[in-house]
Amino acid sequence: MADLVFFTGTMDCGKSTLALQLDHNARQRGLAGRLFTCHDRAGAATLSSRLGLTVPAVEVRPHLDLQRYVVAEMTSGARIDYLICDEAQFYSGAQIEQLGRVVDELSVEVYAFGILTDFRTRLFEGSQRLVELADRVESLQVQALCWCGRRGTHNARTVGGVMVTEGEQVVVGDTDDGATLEIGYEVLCRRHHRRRVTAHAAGAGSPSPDVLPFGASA
Ligand SMILES: Nc1ncnc2c1ncn2[C@@H]1O[C@H](COP(=O)(O)OP(=O)(O)O)[C@@H](O)[C@H]1O
Ligand SMILES: Cc1cn([C@H]2C[C@H](O)[C@@H](COP(=O)(O)O)O2)c(=O)[nH]c1=O
Repeated sequence: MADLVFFTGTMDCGKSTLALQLDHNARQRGLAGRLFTCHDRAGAATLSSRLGLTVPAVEVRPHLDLQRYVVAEMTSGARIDYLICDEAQFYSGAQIEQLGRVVDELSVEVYAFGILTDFRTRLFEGSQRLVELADRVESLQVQALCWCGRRGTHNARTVGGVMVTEGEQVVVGDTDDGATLEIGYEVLCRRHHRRRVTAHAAGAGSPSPDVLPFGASA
């Protein structure tokens, strides 16, 4: 029986890398899959990992019906054993429901990857529907760390290294860009997210035992 599996974690914890590994291993065993993505940092119709691998993928645009796409492919004679769906937080709730039908009606495995919450700690629509519908939700083993050394659990949006709490929900960006570019992201522990203490604000370059436990100011 096929499953709908949601692999989730913060930004920069290895989701896209795992997506590409699962695809590679399945193809090596003769299985046939399709890759989907949405608003990847590397550009449209691209699935990229920070480890350097970039492969073509179908861009999930707002009106793409994922179930009809798979049915059309199969009807034209293509074999599809699995789907890899990266950046699934950006898919609509309806598109996640289509993925559920792909699993149940077409017996195709679906592996979805995405962050759960936005820079304001609110669930993305696609992630919420995945948590509601998935057969399994798996948290990635590799954890991004907060500057203080604790487990990073929340995605902060930064402008010049300073955390912001206003803005559009979707702004494509990277975790390296915080101090240099206009908008970037930084993974923080809940406490530092709540207090809006980024590495820049704390004057911290890298995790140090000196900053643990949390002091009164941070
Ligand atoms: N130079 C590097 N050497 C080893 N691992 C790296 C390097 N750069 C990035 N990584 C790994 O890649 C992970 C990010 O992978 P990626 O798949 O792009 O994350 P995600 O899709 O979750 O945002 C980091 O957590 C880190 O483990
Ligand atoms: C928190 C947050 C993130 N985003 C964007 C930034 C990146 O382009 C992706 C996440 O990609 P990753 O492979 O998991 O690093 O999401 C956003 O648009 N809004 C947010 O609040």
